[in-house]
Amino acid sequence: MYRVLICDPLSEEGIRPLLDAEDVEAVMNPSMSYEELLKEVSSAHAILVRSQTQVTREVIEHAKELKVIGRAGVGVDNIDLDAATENGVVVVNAPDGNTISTAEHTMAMLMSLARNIPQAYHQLQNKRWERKKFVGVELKNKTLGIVGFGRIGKEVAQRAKGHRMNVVAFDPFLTKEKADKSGVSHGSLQEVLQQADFLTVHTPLIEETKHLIDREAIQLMKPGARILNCARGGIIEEDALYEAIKSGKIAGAALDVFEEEPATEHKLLTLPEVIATPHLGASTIEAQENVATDVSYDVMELLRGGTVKHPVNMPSVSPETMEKISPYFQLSERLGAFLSRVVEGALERVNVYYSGDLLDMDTMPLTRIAVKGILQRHIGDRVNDVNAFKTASDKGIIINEHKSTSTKGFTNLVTIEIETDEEKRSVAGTLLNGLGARIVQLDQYSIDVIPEGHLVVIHHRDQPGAIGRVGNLLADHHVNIATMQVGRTILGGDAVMILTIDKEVEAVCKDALSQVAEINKVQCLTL
Ligand SMILES: NC(=O)c1ccc[n+]([C@@H]2O[C@H](COP(=O)([O-])OP(=O)(O)OC[C@H]3O[C@@H](n4cnc5c(N)ncnc54)[C@H](O)[C@@H]3O)[C@@H](O)[C@H]2O)c1
Ligand SMILES: O=C(O)CC[C@@H](O)C(=O)O
Repeated sequence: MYRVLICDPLSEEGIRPLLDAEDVEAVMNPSMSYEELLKEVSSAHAILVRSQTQVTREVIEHAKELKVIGRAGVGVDNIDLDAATENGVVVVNAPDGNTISTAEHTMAMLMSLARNIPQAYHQLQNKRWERKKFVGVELKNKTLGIVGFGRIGKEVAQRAKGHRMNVVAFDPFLTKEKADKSGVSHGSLQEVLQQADFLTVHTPLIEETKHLIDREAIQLMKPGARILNCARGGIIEEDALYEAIKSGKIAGAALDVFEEEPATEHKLLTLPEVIATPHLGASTIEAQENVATDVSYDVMELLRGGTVKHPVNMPSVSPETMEKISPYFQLSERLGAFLSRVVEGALERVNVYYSGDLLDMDTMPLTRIAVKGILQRHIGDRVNDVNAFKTASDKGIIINEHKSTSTKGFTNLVTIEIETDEEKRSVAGTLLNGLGARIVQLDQYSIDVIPEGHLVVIHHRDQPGAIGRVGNLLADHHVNIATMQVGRTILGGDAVMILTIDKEVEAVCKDALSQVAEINKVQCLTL
């Protein structure tokens, strides 16, 4: 008998097959406190949640029988994925079921924002017949800027076009060609910010999107523009939004999500220009039924040893293959992560080449892990080695694996090449016996870099003094250099400098480096 805890309110209709299953004992408590959860979880085989319940490391470590955590929805930011993976607990989600509801909610917020509907209704409730105060704006011919053109972003675009809005979108995976196919304009983040009368964000909340819309970004927007967030609190910097509305730069905002939820006392809610809902994007009968059905199907499949449709963290390599290739896992993932952070433009194609000792091995799992490393920059923990290929193909990215006889003198070599709509870049790495992973080539430059920690990649002209100026500038900003590698092909030509440093480089230091005469480009990343 499998003991399944249902911790958040889930559609009973959707989970009916699970409730009726003879091999399941369901414990339903939609408002389970954290303390109750810690107690109940000790004998549970599965937990089902929405976004409310925090499945922390402590919860997972208390759950000695736990096999699976089911998230009825998309975002898995309320689940400690590392702890789940470390403890062999599979996390499954339901990424498709609430797309339409959330897109429709965004449109409802867009229209309410344009026409001040919540504010006017509130006045009427207070017996005030105000008409002058609530003059709105039309949507027709206005520009909707969409940041994050995934499932929900695309659905919002279609609906906005129905209102005869101009739609301009930015997504790291959106090429001009794909944008044309969807009937929207393609822009950089800066262009989207500059053109939008209404800006809506539909990205996950990951390191790269945290405060993506900050003071600087808002500064680029048109005076009187309006902002919507029906994705995740934290993508828009709340203090910056508050100040921008107070100053009149931004005319209003519609928020379904907040950095900390529940958010009943939030200062943004004191502004009459702000309309808000308590994280209701997915709260429709249909969406709740869809996500509950999808997630309970996967949970039951997993408990009974079947195949799941939406794994978030499940390892997928057989023990035999694992033994041979596991030493290369970290190398492949780090090479992918490194290259994805230095390449510019929207990803179109990934080629992975294996040579030397890797020629005779089943390297597909390594390619999957490399692709995961590449996609994680923009997708976060929702991409894993199980769904990496599917995620790439959903985004129209072509993945190819090749075996090559060119080892460049190394006993094993993994080379990843990325083509975007702007450039083609490559990185190669090897596993040195007893010394671990090394990056040995970036594009045409030979180097020797450990792919971990904080890195600074500088493209510069090979001229006397360039290295010294970088060292001095980093010292001025109290950044200690651990290692430095310089690669060049001809004396006095283009060169690359890769530094490993002891702490993250702040924006002001990066700007100062970019201004050094010999330097063309500075990229800072953490692996
Ligand atoms: N309000 C709600 O109740 C509710 C309901 C469902 C989903 N959501 C949230 O909505 C968001 C989008 O969900 P989805 O199903 O469309 O996800 P998705 O994965 O289909 O799309 C997200 C898109 O964001 C893009 N992206 C990543 N980093 C970016 C960046 N720096 N700039 C621009 N784009 C970037 C990705 O490439 C991807 O295409 C998620 O945060 C999800 O948790 C909220
Ligand atoms: O459970 C909910 O209602 C929110 C779900 C939503 O935020 C998601 O990420 O799927």
